[in-house]
Amino acid sequence: MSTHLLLVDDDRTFAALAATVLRQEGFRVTTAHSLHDARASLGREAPDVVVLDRRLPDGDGIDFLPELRTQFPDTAVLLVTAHGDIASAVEAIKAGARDYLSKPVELDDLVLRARRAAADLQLHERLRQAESQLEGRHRLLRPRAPAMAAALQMLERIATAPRSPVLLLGETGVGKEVIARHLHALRGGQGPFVHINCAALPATMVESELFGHERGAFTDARSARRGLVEVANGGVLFLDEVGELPAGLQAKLLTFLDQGAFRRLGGTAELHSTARVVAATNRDLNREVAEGRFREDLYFRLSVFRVDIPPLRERREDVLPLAESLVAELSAELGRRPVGFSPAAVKRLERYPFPGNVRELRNVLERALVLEAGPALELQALEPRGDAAPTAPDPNAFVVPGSPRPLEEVERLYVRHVLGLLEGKRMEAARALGLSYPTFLKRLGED
Ligand SMILES: Nc1ncnc2c1ncn2[C@@H]1O[C@H](COP(=O)(O)OP(=O)(O)OP(=O)(O)O)[C@@H](O)[C@H]1O
Repeated sequence: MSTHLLLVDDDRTFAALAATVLRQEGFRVTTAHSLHDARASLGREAPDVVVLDRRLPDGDGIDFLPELRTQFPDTAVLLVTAHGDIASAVEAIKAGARDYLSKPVELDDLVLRARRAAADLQLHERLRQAESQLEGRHRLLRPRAPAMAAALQMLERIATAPRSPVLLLGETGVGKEVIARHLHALRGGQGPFVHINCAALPATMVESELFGHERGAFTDARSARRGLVEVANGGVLFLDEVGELPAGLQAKLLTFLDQGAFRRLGGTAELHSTARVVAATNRDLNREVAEGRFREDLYFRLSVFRVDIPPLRERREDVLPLAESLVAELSAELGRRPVGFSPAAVKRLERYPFPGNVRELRNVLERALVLEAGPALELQALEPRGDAAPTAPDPNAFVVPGSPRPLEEVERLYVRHVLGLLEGKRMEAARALGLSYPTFLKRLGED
């Protein structure tokens, strides 16, 4: 369906001319010459885009904006301001206009901006559809916290750039994978979403997983196999823990990022893929570069579009909404009736630092839903150590027996404690602690 554009301008000659040009460009145009006319038109049909002059015979367009935004929150408004009136342009954007045009309005500029607004609307519509198709587990809650909202805004701006890689930085469990999937949805869910965790595979296997291999490339390669770079063609390739990528492969990845070209292991043919690479790490890549473990050129290439995802403790406003939505989702999974939080639990959620971020929040809630039978969750596990002593010993509390002890031993005890909390799942424990698997084993005293 064509985009419906309402043009509100009291200059009838200009309005008629602009309407003709916009119609030639495929827009369905209605014109109005006053706020009164505009209201009447809005009563008949909702527009997708409104081009609104500020100086109208019966008022200022900018004063009409709030009314328009309340009634039609999805409509994009382009405000027309006086020539060189930057203050008014800023005011317009603050009041919720999508964009502004200054007088005298160039018709080409008008068409371009109207098209851009229409494309944005279509993108949002596709996003809404794609989001509703995503599994609940990967649904991203609209953040309230400004730091997270800024990260998402950045993501939205870069989502449609065709090939530039994106680097997601943030502690373990902050939602890097969720965000990578969100980017895929922002691209209309085109093509597959392919996830590879560079830390979970032995270095020797990462190359063939990523780039594929030809028959006979190595002892076990009985048949040729496509790599994930090929599989993700047209979609998104999520390279988790990119900081763990072996040095030799870093160069190969850089070539792929620059040229979209690669060779399978043991192959000679140059292959191509349009996969958009989203790389993530919880390591300090600056330090990895300084210490010679990560190629500087690859770091620069990846950081062109870099999104920093703040830890949960720096977006407190989001803790409670996230907790509520996770409880709803988990209760459905566990077949339990939805429950709320006791006032004490809300206080605990508000104060707890969440070193394991959203993953830890999710785990705590899942555990509570299984173990707590009451009408509201208490979340005792979040009680800071040494605070109002719990009546029964807290099974989650980490207590070092008979201190003082050497630091390494305390570390080992803590690593074991976390492993116990996660029911012996080693990979998960390593992730929750933000350690690579080999480091985890070392701390555990098993390497
Ligand atoms: N904004 C969010 N809304 C809902 N769930 C979230 C959100 N952020 C994270 N989660 C949940 O928290 C858990 C961890 O998220 P995710 O795996 O994306 O983190 P990560 O940053 O990729 O972690 P790691 O660095 O350890 O790989 C998942 O269960 C995910 O569903």
